Amino acid sequence: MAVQLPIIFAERMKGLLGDEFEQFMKSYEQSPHAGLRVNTLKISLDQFDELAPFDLRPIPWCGTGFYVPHGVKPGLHPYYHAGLYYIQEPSAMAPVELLGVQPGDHVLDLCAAPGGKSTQIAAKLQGRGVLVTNDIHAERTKALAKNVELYGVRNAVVLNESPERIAGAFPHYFNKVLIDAPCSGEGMFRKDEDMVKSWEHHSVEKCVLMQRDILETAAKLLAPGGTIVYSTCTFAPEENEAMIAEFLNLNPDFVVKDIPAAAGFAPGRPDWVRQMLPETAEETDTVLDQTRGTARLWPHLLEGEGHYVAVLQHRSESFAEVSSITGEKSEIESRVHEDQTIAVTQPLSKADRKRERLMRTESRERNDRPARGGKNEGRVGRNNERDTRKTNRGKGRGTEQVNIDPITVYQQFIEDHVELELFGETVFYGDRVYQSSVGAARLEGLKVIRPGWFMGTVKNGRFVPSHPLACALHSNEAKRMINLASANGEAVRYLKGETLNIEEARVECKRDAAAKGYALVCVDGYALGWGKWLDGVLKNEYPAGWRWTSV
Ligand SMILES: C[S@@+](CC[C@H](N)C(=O)[O-])C[C@H]1O[C@@H](n2cnc3c(N)ncnc32)[C@H](O)[C@@H]1O
Repeated sequence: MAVQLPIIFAERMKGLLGDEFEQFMKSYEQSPHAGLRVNTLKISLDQFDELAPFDLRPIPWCGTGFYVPHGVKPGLHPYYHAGLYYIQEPSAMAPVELLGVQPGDHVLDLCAAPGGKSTQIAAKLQGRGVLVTNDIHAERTKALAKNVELYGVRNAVVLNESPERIAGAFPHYFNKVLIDAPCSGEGMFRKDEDMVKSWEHHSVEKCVLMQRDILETAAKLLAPGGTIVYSTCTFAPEENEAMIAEFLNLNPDFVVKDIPAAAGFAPGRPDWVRQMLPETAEETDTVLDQTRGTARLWPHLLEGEGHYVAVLQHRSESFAEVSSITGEKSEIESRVHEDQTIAVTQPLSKADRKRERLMRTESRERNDRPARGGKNEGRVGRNNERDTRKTNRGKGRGTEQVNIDPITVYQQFIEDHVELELFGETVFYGDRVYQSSVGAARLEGLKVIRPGWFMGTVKNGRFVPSHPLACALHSNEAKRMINLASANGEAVRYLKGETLNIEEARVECKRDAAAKGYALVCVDGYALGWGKWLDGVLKNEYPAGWRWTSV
């Protein structure tokens, strides 16, 4: 049955669309299109093509996006739990494609929860550069952090902050900023009927106020020559072309980069703003024409829901044309990125690691500041009282008092269990260890949900690896690996939290590793989580809160 649209909305759209209105209304009689995006951080498109359990049809504007046939439930497959794909509405894939992210970029996703676009950005970064992903609503950052972890993102920082406070800590730091703005959601009426109900609460006027603030702050976060992509999932011109024109008017060093009218994208409608806002200031009127180069995604013109996208380019540098949907960079931009990458995420050599270990130990001794509010917040370094701990080193040797440097414990585990070049800065928040692509100093005073890739916890002189560490590993990076098949139900049993009997011959060990101990558990070669193998039994380390609950 077709969606019941709010009368005021339908009347407004009739006035705007004129002859096209009938076709627009017909689109509400069709089911919404479902899509998934292959997570190329974990699997290549060719590999996915070989093992895809469903028929997939490409989405024209996203190279890694595919339509999912009606009735197929991609969330009910172990590959979903391995983070091999993200289930995403097809039109929602367009903004990140237009941001033109390249490995090494510094990218900010300002309004990010639950993280669809952040995981798309992360796949484009391929582990290089920085992704800061933020949402102002604390509750929503839980899903954001979980998605960042499930999809194996190593170089992300997750924040729960206001854009203003982020601008204080990261002034002009990012060369790409995504604003997937809170909006009145008119483009989602077909997909989610609750959006119809909540439409009145998210009035256009309220949304405009939020969007104006967020856009203005984004300019303070952007590096010279950088790009902002602004997107909404609404049709209201006040939240789209009018918002962009107002921004251009106040920020003359930005221009709209034209989005090619390919793949069913329709041009922006400055004429609607002129019609609706006859009192538009003269200055705004002169920049309004640029908004023709923004894009509208209409449910009656392409296979997707309603969206709006604008690419705003800061013009202090020579920059590339947004010449294709995927975007290309100028030589200047490339050089800037390479330099930034070296400064931020250069892998540590053995000598560097030793130096860092010494520095961290010193900093721990100096640094005994209390954590600042918020359960996930913390500090770099650890309480001195915890540095001296008791360990029982083997039977018969008794209990001895030894100093165990948590960094050493951590690095020893990494050396014994994985083949990995650690990047960025090792950061301790309480007893939790992270590898951070931005480092702790810059995050001081912010509400940090994840300062980086969560590696594990140092407890009683032992390192307990985290689930996110396993999620982001490739099977060839683990020294001990157990592969389960998706076809015979074994992987689902693991995901349900069951203990499995696994004979020793199935524990794939590298070089000097023995079968006993932490093993990376995979489905058809792709990481699911940890297990602890001993004498033919695989103890399940899959987190209870993540378990497969469907029958
Ligand atoms: C359209 S949703 C984002 C969807 C997300 N980009 C994705 O692809 O999964 C907009 C988000 O903006 C957040 N938000 C609202 N006001 C904000 C603000 N002032 N600063 C940052 N985030 C905000 C909301 O909590 C909401 O999660």
